[in-house]
Amino acid sequence: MDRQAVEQIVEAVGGKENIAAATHCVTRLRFALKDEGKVDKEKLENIDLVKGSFSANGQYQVVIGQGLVDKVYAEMVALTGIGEASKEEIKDAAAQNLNPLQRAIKTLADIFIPILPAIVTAGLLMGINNILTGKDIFFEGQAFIDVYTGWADFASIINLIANTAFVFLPGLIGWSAVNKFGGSPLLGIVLGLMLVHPDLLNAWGYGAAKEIPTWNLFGLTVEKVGYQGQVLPVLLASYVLAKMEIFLRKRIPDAFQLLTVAPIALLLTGFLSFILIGPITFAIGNLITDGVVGIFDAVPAIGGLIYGGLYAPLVITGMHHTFLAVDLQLIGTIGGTFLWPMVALSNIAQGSAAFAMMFAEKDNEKLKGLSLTSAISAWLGITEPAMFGVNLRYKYPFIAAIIGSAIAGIVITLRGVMAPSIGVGGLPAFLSIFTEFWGVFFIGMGIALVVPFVLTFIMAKTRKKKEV
Ligand SMILES: OC[C@H]1O[C@H](O[C@H]2O[C@H](CO)[C@@H](O)[C@H](O)[C@H]2O)[C@H](O)[C@@H](O)[C@@H]1O
Repeated sequence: MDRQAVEQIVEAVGGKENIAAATHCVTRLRFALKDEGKVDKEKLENIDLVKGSFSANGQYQVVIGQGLVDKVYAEMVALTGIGEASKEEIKDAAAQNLNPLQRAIKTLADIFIPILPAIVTAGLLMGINNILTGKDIFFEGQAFIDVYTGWADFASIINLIANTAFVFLPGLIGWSAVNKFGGSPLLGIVLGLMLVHPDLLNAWGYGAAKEIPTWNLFGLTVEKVGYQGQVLPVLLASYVLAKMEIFLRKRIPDAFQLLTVAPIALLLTGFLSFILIGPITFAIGNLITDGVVGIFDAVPAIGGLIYGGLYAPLVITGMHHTFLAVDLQLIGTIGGTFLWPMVALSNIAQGSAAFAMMFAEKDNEKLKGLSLTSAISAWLGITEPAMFGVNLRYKYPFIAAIIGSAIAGIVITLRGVMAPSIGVGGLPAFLSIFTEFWGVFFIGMGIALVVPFVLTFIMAKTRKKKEV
C-alpha cells in the first residue's frame, strides 16, 4: 500500500482535523467532513489511487476501486486514528445533511446492501440450475437433465441451495433492518423467520388455497398466512421491534433486561405483525408491485428507456441499492424481476464506453491502463472505476453509455425479459436470466457492448478534429 498516497488523500480532503468520520463501501471511501469547502478536488483527483470524487447524500465520496479501497481505508485508519466505530458515526453524521425522503431512501439502501452477497450468490447458483434444467440449451426440445437423468438430483440440490436466501428472505431482511434501526440483529432474524414459519399457509400458495386457515383471538379472526417473498411486512415489523427494544432497554433495570426485553418486544411485535402490520403492508406491497408492473406493461419502451438510461446516474448517487427492495418484491410476487436485467446491461454499457477510451486516447498511457481495468470491472458488475475514473471525467463516454444502455433497456423490456433472481451484473448476468429470454438478452448485451463503444469512439474523434 502506497502510504504516501494515502497521506495525500487525507491532506486533500482538508486534513485529519476536517474528517468527522470515515467509512468505505465496495469501491469508495466515504467521508463525513466538517467542512467540504476545504477539499482540494484537483489535488485529490491527481493522486494515482483516486479514480474520482464527489459529494452526495451528505458524504464526500472518493472512488478508489474494488479490493483496493479496503486497504486504503485500513492504512488511513492507522494513519489518522479514525476508529472502526466511525462506520456508524459517519452514517449518522452524514444523515444530518439529508431531508426525510433522502434519509428514507438511504435507510432502505443501507438495509439491502448487507444482504446483497447472499442474493447475488443465489442468482448465480440459479443460473447453474437454469443451464442444467433449461430446454433447448444443449439439446433440441430437451433439458440437460432430461438426457442425462443422473444429473437431475444434482441440479435439484443446487436449486435448493440457491433459493434458500429467497425462501427465508424475511429472515435476512429482519437481521439487517433491526440492526440498522438500532435493535438486536438476532431478534430481527427470529422475527423474519417467524413470518415464514412452516405452520403458516405459504404465501406462494395463497391464491390456489381452497381454504385460508385462521386464528380466532377472542372473536378477532386473523389469517394464518406467511409472508414469503414480501419485503414491506418484515421492514415495518423490524422497525417496530427495534424501537420497542430500545424503549424497553432504557426503562428496565439491567438485572431484569435478559428476562424481559426480548420476550416482551418479540411477543408484542409478533402479535402486531400478524394482526396489523402484515395484512396492511402486504396490501400496500401488492399495490406498489401492481403499479410498477402496470407501468411496464402499459408503456414498456418508456419504462426501459427511463430505467435503462437513468440507472447509471443513480449509481453516482450511491442510492441504486434502494431498488433492490423493488426487485425482491417483484421476485416474491410475480416470480421474477424485469428491472435487474437492465442493471446488468447498464454495467456492460459503462464498461464498453470506458473500453473505447483505450483506443480513442491511445497516447494517454495512464488512461489506457485505467480504461482496460475499469472496463473489465464494469463488465463484471462493478462500474464505479469506469464511471468515475474514465467516463465522467470525459463526460461523452458517460453519455454514450447511457444511450446504449437505454436502447438495450427498451429492447429487452419490450420482450419482457425477466430474471428469477438478482445475479452478478455485467457479462455473467445472462446466467441469471430465465433461459427462454437468453436470445433477446444476448441482443441487449450486444447493443450495450457495441453502441457505447462506437458512439464514444466517434465522439472522441469528432472532438479531436474540432480541436485541430
Ligand atoms: O455500487 C457497487 C455496484 O452496485 C451495483 O452492482 C451490484 O449490485 C447488483 C445488484 O443490484 C449486482 O448485480 C452486481 O453484481 C453488484 O456488483 C451496480 O449495478 C454497479 O453499477 C455498482 O458498481
